Amino acid sequence: MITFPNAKINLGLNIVEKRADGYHNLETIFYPIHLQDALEVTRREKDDTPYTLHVKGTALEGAPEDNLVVKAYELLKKDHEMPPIDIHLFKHIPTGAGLGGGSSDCAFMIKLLNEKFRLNLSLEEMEGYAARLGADCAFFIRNQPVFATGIGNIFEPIRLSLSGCYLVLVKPDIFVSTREAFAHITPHKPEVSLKEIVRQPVEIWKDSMKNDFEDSVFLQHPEIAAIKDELYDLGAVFASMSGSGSSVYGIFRQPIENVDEKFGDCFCRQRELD
Ligand SMILES: C[C@](O)(CO)[C@H](O)COP(=O)(O)OP(=O)(O)OC[C@H]1O[C@@H](n2ccc(N)nc2=O)[C@H](O)[C@@H]1O
Ligand SMILES: Nc1ncnc2c1ncn2[C@@H]1O[C@H](COP(=O)(O)OP(=O)(O)OP(=O)(O)O)[C@@H](O)[C@H]1O
Repeated sequence: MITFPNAKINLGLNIVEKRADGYHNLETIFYPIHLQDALEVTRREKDDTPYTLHVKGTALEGAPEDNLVVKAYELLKKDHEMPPIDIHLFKHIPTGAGLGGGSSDCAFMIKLLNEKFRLNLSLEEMEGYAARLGADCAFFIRNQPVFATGIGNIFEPIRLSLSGCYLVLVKPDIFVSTREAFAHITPHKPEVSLKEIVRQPVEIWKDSMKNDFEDSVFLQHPEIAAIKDELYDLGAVFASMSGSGSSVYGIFRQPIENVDEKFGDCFCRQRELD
């Protein structure tokens, strides 16, 4: 069985308060985008090992047991009978990018195992398992635009469509540690709720929709700030860093010709938005 985990962007990201457990409560809008990995699971004939993991495409650090698709399998196996499996993962979503690539692979693995081995898990049960593996993971179970609070695992549906717009996504060769990015934040309540801002046309988001990570990340990596400026110079109606970075996206009303020539050797993709 094969599935295609997609990435997400954050439309606004406000870090509201630090929690006793060291995590932060935040307010953000998760928006799924058509940038995908590929994940295939087959039943392993031999029972010499519980799983094998084969990763192609963008190289990943860490041992197989650290991969979030393996963590998802091992977590479900604690409660459900499953045979040995072979896992093939093609990584296309850049890592350390603020795009939820690892989290998406994790959630799509849970959905794939549920279907393939008929575990009969509800959406809520799958969200519960996903939330135990990462703050961003639960969103990808339903994988619809949502207003998220808590650590990023409490969702309110929102009516938002960017259909007909074009997204330009640029990821420089800079790794931003999510943990470090949070350490530089002074939490605060936003003046205007993101739920109000997204009721307005995209053209007026620029002055009110903020990603609280930008100030500290841009100070440390001015090249990332320069990408956001370039996207506005190319005519973006709105541009922002996604998550804790390092990727930056611009929303355009028209597609940009030869956009990948504008950003040197950065990872650059243009997609029409749903
Ligand atoms: C910044 C976002 O990408 C916004 O979508 C997410 O909140 C990050 O989610 P994520 O990458 O899945 O984060 P995790 O891998 O769960 O956590 C990495 C580290 O980030 C910090 N972290 C993460 C999420 C959160 N709400 N508060 C935090 O303080 C914690 O130190 C945590 O150890
Ligand atoms: N399947 C996977 N794909 C990508 N990264 C993975 C995976 N499994 C574990 N990781 C680890 O998770 C870290 C974060 O990965 P990535 O940034 O793609 O995911 P994320 O944390 O969900 O996204 P974000 O960048 O929004 O925080 C990577 O540096 C990598 O070491």
